[in-house]
Amino acid sequence: MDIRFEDAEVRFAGRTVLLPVRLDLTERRIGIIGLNGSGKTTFARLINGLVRPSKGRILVDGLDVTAEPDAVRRQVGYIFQNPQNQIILPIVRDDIALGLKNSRLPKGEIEFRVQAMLERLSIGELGGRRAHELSGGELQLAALAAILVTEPRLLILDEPTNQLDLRNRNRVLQTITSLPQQLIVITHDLGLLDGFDRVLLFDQGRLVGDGVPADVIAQYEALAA
Ligand SMILES: Nc1ncnc2c1ncn2[C@@H]1O[C@H](COP(=O)(O)OP(=O)(O)OP(=O)(O)O)[C@@H](O)[C@H]1O
Repeated sequence: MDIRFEDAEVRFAGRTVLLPVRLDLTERRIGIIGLNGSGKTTFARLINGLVRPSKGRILVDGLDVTAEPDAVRRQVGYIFQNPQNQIILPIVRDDIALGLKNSRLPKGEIEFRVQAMLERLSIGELGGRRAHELSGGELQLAALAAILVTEPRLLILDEPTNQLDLRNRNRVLQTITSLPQQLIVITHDLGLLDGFDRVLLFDQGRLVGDGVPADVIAQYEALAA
């Protein structure tokens, strides 16, 4: 997809948290890095209308996100930093199936796809569990399953490994590496960005770096020192 930022700027309560950004994102693997509070999540949330620009606009394949948020969200999956906010139904399997309810697929096919997704993430045993009883990492994997099952064309992952142990972190890494769709990944886990096409670096609400991972990570390390 072609994600175009046309001088998009965000202010919260009179404070500018994202200075005007003008850029085009078309690569398959895009990373976003920067210190805490630098504006990464705000920038990513503009892409599916979770945050509205105070000035400028964002176009996703030509659709203005502010004017047509539903059309954009049908194609863009977003996994939150805190997936507690993302799970709606009490039982994990039902919550994952929810995303397919409007797909008009037969019930059996929905159940099959949900189970296949759970197994793909090696969390088959979580299907029957109560979401509010899951650990932070289990919840993160369930939220990933709930979005992946809808097969979005673009997937935005906000710190997808921040609560995962090493085994699950590596599973998520393998899963996202094998996904055919376009990905935007916000992360402090810089190893996730190996092989990415493009990395953006934010600092105090400003886009200060944009290039291949090695260069932008080096810039980030210098900035953080
Ligand atoms: N809804 C809001 N109202 C007011 N201020 C906000 C809001 N959302 C974010 N901010 C502020 O905007 C700035 C950027 O926040 P953002 O969440 O985009 O940072 P981030 O780079 O994703 O940080 P982290 O790495 O800690 O997740 C922060 O100073 C934050 O406090």
